[in-house]
Amino acid sequence: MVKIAIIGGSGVYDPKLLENIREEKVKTPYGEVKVKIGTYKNEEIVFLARHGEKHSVPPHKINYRANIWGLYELGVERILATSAVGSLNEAMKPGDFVILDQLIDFTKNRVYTFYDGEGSPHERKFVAHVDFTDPYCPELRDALIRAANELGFTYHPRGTYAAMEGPRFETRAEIRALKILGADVVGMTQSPEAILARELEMCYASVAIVTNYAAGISKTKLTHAEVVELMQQKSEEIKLLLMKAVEYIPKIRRCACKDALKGATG
Ligand SMILES: O=P(O)(O)O[C@H]1O[C@H](CO)[C@@H](O)[C@H]1O
Ligand SMILES: Nc1nc2[nH]cnc2c(=O)[nH]1
Repeated sequence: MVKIAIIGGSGVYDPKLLENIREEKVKTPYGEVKVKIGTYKNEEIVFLARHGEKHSVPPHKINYRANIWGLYELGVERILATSAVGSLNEAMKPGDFVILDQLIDFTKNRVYTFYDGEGSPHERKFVAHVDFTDPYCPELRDALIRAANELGFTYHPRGTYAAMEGPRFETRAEIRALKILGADVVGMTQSPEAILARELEMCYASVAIVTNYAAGISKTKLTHAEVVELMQQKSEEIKLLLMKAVEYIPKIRRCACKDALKGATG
């Protein structure tokens, strides 16, 4: 049973952070998932490339339910994810790390739950309304914060992520509106990924890496190439941060994530 997983977003496609890597295909009610499993300091870790190893899957077409269910099948309890984001907050500059603590979901055309009642393609045929007040696991957030602190990286211990449908980037007016609504950064993948992990009572946290200023704030045209380029520049730091954070993950789960379904099913 592998308890910890890393989901690599844009620019984070291979588990070079791990050793003794093997590939596994996991069958799920939502389709098959391909993961890599390796070790770090004798700890087994699953690595999942969110967009596929060649970034062939755009954010609005990712099979989030298969991905999260697949990690659950492997026994994963703790998920650390990376997210490349645009910044709306002048204090959060390109290259900065943001340990997300909140999200606002503006996606439109995704599938957000495992609990479709009778229609569920698995044995969990109930209705569930989980609490999502705090979308990210406090214990994993603390591990990421401690790691960033110890490594001396420029980081922000909190940040609100606006999840947009994409795959286009935002308009100037959308970024103006998101700023009024209190978003700090903007991306396209935290929803439904975070809620699906919570629905399976898995701990989830994401370290956002600011790759650009958002539309209307950036002085230059937004490009995916710029996003991947900056992520590649930061790949060493991202690897160090994730591996140091793994060392700080408590062995015993004391967070509410593990009881997310209690009271949620009526
Ligand atoms: O969130 P990750 O997977 O890092 O990807 C980010 O990078 C892409 C835009 O360049 C979008 O998919 C956005 O969500
Ligand atoms: N939606 C969105 N996602 C991003 N990922 C990296 N930069 C951006 C951005 O400006 N907008």
